[in-house]
Amino acid sequence: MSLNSVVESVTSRIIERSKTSRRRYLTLMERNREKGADRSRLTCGNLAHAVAASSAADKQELVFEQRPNLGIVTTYNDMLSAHEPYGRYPEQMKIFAREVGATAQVAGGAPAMCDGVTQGQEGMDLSLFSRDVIAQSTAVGLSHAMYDGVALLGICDKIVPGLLMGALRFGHLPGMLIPSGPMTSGLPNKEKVRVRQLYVQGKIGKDELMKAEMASYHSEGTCTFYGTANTNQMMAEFLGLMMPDSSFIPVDTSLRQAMTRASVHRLVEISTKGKDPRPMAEVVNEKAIVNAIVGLMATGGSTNHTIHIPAVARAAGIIVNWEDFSDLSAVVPTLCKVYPSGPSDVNKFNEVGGLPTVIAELSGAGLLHRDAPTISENGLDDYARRALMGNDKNVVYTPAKPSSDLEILRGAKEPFHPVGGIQLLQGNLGRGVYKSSAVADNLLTIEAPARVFQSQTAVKEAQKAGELHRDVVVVVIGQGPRGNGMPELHNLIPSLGVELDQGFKVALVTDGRLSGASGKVPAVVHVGPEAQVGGPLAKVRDGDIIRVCARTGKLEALVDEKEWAARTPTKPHRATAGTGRELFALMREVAPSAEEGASPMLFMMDRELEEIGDDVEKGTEV
Ligand SMILES: O=C(O)[C@H](O)[C@@H](O)[C@H](O)[C@H](O)COP(=O)(O)O
Repeated sequence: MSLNSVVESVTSRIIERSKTSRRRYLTLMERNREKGADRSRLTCGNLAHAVAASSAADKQELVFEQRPNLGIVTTYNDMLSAHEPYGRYPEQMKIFAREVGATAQVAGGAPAMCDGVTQGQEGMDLSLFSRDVIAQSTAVGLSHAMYDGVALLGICDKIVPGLLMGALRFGHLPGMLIPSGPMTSGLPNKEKVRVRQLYVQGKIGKDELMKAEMASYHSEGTCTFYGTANTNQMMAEFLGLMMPDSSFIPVDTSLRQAMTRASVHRLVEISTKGKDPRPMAEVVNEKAIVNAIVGLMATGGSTNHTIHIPAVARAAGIIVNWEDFSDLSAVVPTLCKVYPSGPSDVNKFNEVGGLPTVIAELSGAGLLHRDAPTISENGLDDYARRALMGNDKNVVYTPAKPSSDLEILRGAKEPFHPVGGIQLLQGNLGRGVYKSSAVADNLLTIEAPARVFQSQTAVKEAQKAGELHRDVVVVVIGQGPRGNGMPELHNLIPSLGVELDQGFKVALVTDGRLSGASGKVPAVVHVGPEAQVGGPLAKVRDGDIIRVCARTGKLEALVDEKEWAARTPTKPHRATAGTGRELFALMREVAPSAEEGASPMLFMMDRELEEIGDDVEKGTEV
């Protein structure tokens, strides 16, 4: 099957748009390779420091031999269930590396927030910017110039994008993400949400709610819904940066361990001193980025990836925008219904075919660049294979099979929807993204009077007071990157869900984010320009009729044009002090829009690189 013409033309325009920035990026990576972080350039003193704590055998290898040394960047902490298993990984990975004549060191650590823990709390305001902190921490670890390949240990929301953004600035090195797998299914996600709504309605007490929450979140491993963490895994496979079919092998199983071992062995092979070097800068190219967007649309992934993919791409000198997402969404069918888009979780999705089947279907329909480079030997086609445990306890692969359950996963010829799961909505209120895959057909158009809020707490109080017991478009402003750092507002979903279930037409419109776990409530998020910089959302007044229509792609205030033009934007109140939020003032000050990736770090980096221009030598050597 030849490549879909829209996929082809979107890719061409991304290549054209990114010409200068990508060239500069690749030149800089070439400079890194020739003059930058490399063990051969370290002095004896540098080296002695770096190996002082290594075992005697490793010392010999690291100082005198030409064997590959892997740098592990870990985001381990044992409060975050998905990352808890990483505590055991480095020691195991060192053993796996030695098996193939290599060494491994922990290059550094980076913080990992759990958005489940901070949801609805002040700490959530740090969440998006923690991605930049992670990227910078990754760079700090890798700056020690000891490494021939990079193993990135991270899973959850901001962590994978942050690790990639940091590692891509060391893109002369080969790199790989190594996941640790989902927890076993606990209380079904749909049931968890039902119990939460009962609590909001006062029908059950805190004890019963706590019981349900703990039955849902019950062990180590990644949360089982298809939220941001699991969309990260999908993205990493579609980018060709993870071992094929490594995303959803359950945590703490023998197959998971065999996969970690296979990942380390392959990373040694693709390392700069290995037999098949594959620098990250070459793997993450324009085609790989387009593949990741196609994967997002086909699976109905997290809206957070409309921010993360532009940011990761930008770290590799590639510029993508929401027009690209929208055009791809128009030709990529929705193949998956995984919670919050359907009742089943990622474990079930994996059982019925999982990502290998999705990739096989999309490739067969000409919707993926099969020639995009990957860390796996034979490119993207390798990702259309299922990983199994072989007799010798090594991972073996077999071709993906068609889905065994068409309620969860379908083929490209009989999709759930002919278009992708995320839509771009725009109009006189700006533009934002909308997760249509999770919304019932009869709610795709909502026209109702606005109620404007400046905080989640105010929305919840209004709901409690019965003020939202009607058709309403809840507009929450001041939640963008420059406002308060762009928190997720997922905590509003039980309250709004209660009103929706009573038959009211309810929608949410905000310049903030929603969790990848947010489902049935129609929501336009990341609306820009944000209210803090005078964007149109700041002009909405209580009672304005707002039209949110995913069928026509419209986001409008049905207000007389003259009256609209004459309105002064409201300046949102800023709650930015306390819980360390004041430390992030610098980031709020310069943060670019969500569509540009909302990374203050990359924004300032681009500004500086623009000044340096093509003369990388001059900019870094003088
Ligand atoms: O997927 C995401 O985008 C999240 O940030 C995710 O981490 C989620 O918000 C929490 O885990 C809460 O999950 P609940 O749906 O159980 O509240």
